[in-house]
Amino acid sequence: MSSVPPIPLLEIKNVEICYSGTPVISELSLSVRKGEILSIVGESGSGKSTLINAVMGLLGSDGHVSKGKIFFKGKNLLSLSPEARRRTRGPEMGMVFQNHASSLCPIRTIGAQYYEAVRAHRKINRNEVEDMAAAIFEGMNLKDASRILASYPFELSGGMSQRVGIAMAMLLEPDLLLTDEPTSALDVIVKAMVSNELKTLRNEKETSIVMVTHDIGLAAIFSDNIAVLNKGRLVEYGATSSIINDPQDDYTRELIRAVPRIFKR
Ligand SMILES: Nc1ncnc2c1ncn2[C@@H]1O[C@H](COP(=O)(O)OP(=O)(O)OP(=O)(O)O)[C@@H](O)[C@H]1O
Repeated sequence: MSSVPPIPLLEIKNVEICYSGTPVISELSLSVRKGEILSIVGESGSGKSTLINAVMGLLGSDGHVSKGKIFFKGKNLLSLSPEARRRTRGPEMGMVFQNHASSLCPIRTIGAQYYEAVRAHRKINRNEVEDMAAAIFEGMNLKDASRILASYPFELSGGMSQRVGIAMAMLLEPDLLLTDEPTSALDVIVKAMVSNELKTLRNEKETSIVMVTHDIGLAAIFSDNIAVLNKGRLVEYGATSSIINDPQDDYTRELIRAVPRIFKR
């Protein structure tokens, strides 16, 4: 008897998403298995952020999933109460926003906010949380952990606060980590370090990661699968090697041609 494949951790089925009644995502289906890294690429306005905000339940008052289903661990998220959805955020599903600083409390230190976030989900003391944070910082080239932990968000540069945001999401060790342009404010070397740190998280904890990016070069080296969005539709979706080496869609070819230094096509 053949074994039944495990259900995907995340399964998006035939989804349409509207803002104020106008669709910006149509007929979109994809899935993410445990421990998989999926990159969602596409140009500005193609709907990448909308899609991951819909998974998180953070579309705002104008946004609405008007068709389809989003299953997480086999449960349709769209049928959960707002409270049940809120409970999934953090320990089960973490998100790193493009502008992470704006989601931190401006008048409390990074260390206090880390401790509170982790403590809300498990019994742990502040030193343990700060030690874990320092180890993650080190992997992302954030030096002087104690100074950062004692800082307020406004005291950090853009690149530092982006890494502080990634560390916050990693500390909670979610099953699924959604990241929106996680490395956009970082230079090339730090970008590589952050990508490696995220990969380590996947390798050690089997965290599934969905990364939204404009950068198909980063997607090529970082992900198992790539989904290409164009004007709210999925135009290409599959294993990274086949998308990069044998793109079927004109739009994907164009994206790949735009990074000739990496692919030398
Ligand atoms: N709150 C909103 N209200 C109305 N329309 C919105 C809202 N947020 C996004 N949109 C529209 O939805 C479409 C998809 O936007 P989205 O931000 O998801 O694209 P994106 O691919 O993430 O772009 P970028 O790479 O620039 O972040 C765009 O046409 C955008 O103008």
